[in-house]
Amino acid sequence: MTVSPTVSHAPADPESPVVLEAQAVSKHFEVRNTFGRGSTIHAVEDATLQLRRGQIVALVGESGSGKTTLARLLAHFYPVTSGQILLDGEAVDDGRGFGDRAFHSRVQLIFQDPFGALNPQKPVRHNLERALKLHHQFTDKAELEQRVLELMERVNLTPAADLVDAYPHQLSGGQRQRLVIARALAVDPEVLLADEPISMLDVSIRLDILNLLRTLRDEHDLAMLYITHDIASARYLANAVQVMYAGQTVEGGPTESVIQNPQHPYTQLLLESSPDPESSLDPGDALELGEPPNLADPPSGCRFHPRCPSAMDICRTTFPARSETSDGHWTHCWLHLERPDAEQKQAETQQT
Ligand SMILES: Nc1ncnc2c1ncn2[C@@H]1O[C@H](COP(=O)(O)OP(=O)(O)OP(=O)(O)O)[C@@H](O)[C@H]1O
Repeated sequence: MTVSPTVSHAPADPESPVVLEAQAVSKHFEVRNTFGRGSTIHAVEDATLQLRRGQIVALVGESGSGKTTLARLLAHFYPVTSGQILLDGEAVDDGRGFGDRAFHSRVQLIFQDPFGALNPQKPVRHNLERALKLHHQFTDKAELEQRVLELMERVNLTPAADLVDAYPHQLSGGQRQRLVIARALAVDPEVLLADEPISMLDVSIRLDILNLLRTLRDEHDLAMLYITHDIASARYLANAVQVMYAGQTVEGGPTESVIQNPQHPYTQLLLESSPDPESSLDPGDALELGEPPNLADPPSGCRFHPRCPSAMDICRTTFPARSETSDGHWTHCWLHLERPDAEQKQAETQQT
């Protein structure tokens, strides 16, 4: 996308309370091919992510790296294979069943395709009234109408009085995404999980939607997850960035720290291959990321090792623990850890 290269996000605030958290979660999908042969897709492996009040975390990584799956686990969309999801520090118990209304009145998920998320047969009014009535009691029709118009104003879906009777197909792409965001806000959530909310929109209106998300974060102290392939928009919007590769979270921390000083070889490759308006790199020089691994049979150890220019023996067998490289900036990489003796000696010999 073409956003202004100006970095306008606030710095990450590590003191802000954590609202929603994925703690060492994994998700494996059992699938069958057309010949009936079964396999297991290791979509997310041991991933941890924290969403803090009034902060936006951008989750970045190439296609198929598990970003949507992690967001859906956070949204209690389907059960975790292992690990847990915590809301205000309390484990969200999968045994209570999905669609738990109390949970979804606090955590809302926005998908990338606004059309698919709306009822196309019904006008804006109906789409919003339905969401409002799910979580609030209204005795007075006028009060409900007032709330619908207020929601539309909050997301700049205006003039509200004119658009309230429009059908989704009569709205522009940007207006439809505003409607989807308004519907998510109808329940007064504390957490918004936005899965590529601008990727299907015209380049000209992407910045408006990012600015809307930022205003909502600031005015309502929302904790937000922003999933994107686009580093420039992550840099524009997010307080913190977290990077996923093939289902594993490999690096995270304050946005500028991660982007200016990436620690993991995958993050370095991802940044070098992304067009950055501030970079001196010619777009023609952009690096190829290569092929991501098959998650039905992922590489052992660090899943990036087959593509990593610095891979060592231990990377092939053991996923590294998390190490903090600077304030709040962490990575899972053996280059930043003490290796077992023999490995360390071998690496030192190779360097001399
Ligand atoms: N319901 C499912 N059943 C089986 N496999 C799935 C399911 N959902 C996701 N996967 C697989 O899990 C892996 C991660 O997919 P996911 O959609 O989470 O990645 P992503 O990073 O969000 O990709 P993209 O950026 O393209 O949306 C992929 O290999 C995908 O095919």
